[in-house]
Amino acid sequence: MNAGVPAIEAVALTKQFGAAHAVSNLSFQVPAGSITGFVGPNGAGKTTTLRMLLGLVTPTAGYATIAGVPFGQLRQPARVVGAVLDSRGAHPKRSTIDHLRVYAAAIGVPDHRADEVMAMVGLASAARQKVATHSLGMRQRLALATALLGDPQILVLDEPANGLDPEGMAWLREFLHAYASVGRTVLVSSHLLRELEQSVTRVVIVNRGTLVYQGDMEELRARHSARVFVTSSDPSALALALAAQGIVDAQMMTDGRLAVRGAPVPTIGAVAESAGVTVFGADTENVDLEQVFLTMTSGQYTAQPFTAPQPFQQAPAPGYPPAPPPGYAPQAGYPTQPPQAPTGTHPTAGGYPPGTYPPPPADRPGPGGPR
Ligand SMILES: Nc1ncnc2c1ncn2[C@@H]1O[C@H](COP(=O)(O)OP(=O)(O)OP(=O)(O)O)[C@@H](O)[C@H]1O
Repeated sequence: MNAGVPAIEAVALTKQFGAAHAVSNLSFQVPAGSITGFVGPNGAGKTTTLRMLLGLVTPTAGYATIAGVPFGQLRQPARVVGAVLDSRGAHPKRSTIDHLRVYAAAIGVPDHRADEVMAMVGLASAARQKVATHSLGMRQRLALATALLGDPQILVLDEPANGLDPEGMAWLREFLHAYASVGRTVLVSSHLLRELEQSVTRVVIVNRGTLVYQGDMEELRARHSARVFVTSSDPSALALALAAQGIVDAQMMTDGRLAVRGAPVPTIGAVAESAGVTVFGADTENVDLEQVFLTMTSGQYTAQPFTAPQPFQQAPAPGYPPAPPPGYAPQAGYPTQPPQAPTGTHPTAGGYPPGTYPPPPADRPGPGGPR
């Protein structure tokens, strides 16, 4: 790959499925040699984007390059980029090794490469096992092995941790580090930042098909810098000295410590020293990156808190249900109002379109239903 050329680049990528905007004007870069996380909530457009990068979905607008050229122009794509988009693609009646040999032949690599990648992902002991009997974790490993057949420079992995147990996740982390340590590139998606936090050096965060953040993990942590709790000889003097340096977010805690945001420990130490304040201790708060991520991506699916259903007690809506005959005692639980549509900002917010109420459950007969 030419120096300076990003391993992967998306430029104003846009994809509409009918009226649905899956991806909107999304631009980001994956530098060569990085392990970049591609993170967003369910439905944020991650899979659609990865499929556009790999030429499997045609963008409505924009374009993407792999090693500097569109995927379709790669002369030996399997040697440049390996992808795991869906671990369910393997034929259930094939054995592990047969599956890999079929794919090895398809991309023109020798059979022994199938044995190599099988060992690399820890499936050698299951070589003769049929895919149908594989666990979800084994299928993920097999999909990864398939992607590695061409010994690619770039790996694109869509939610590879799905179905892996903690041991499998730790293994995957180590594998990705080893893979990238020789200058190769990984783009790996997840709907949980926490899942990737220890694996990736860089992150692209998307929400509703648009870019929310791209940059180094360290930068993300620094941006949402946690507080430093300072124990000192004179917290008030320290707060004043910090304010004089433009560090104004400092709060006195009930235990006498000063909680300072927006300055690292060495800076606080230097300010304290110049103000003649002795610092006895400084503890940095841990940044909860998952909380940062949730805040950045909030609103895609904002649900109302669950409340137990209430018995129907409201006055009947006009004409619903039809007035019972005189002397008729309504059954407990008989609905007196049309079902209430959900509120919130889920795509169905605003409720079911008129006339499309879901059918009432069998024990809640609606109008015209059994009595
Ligand atoms: N073939 C399609 N036809 C219509 N809509 C689609 C299609 N593929 C995706 N979408 C819609 O595009 C949006 C983005 O979907 P996508 O699968 O790319 O998101 P995602 O971030 O990968 O989500 P998840 O983590 O749940 O897989 C969703 O609203 C989805 O319903």
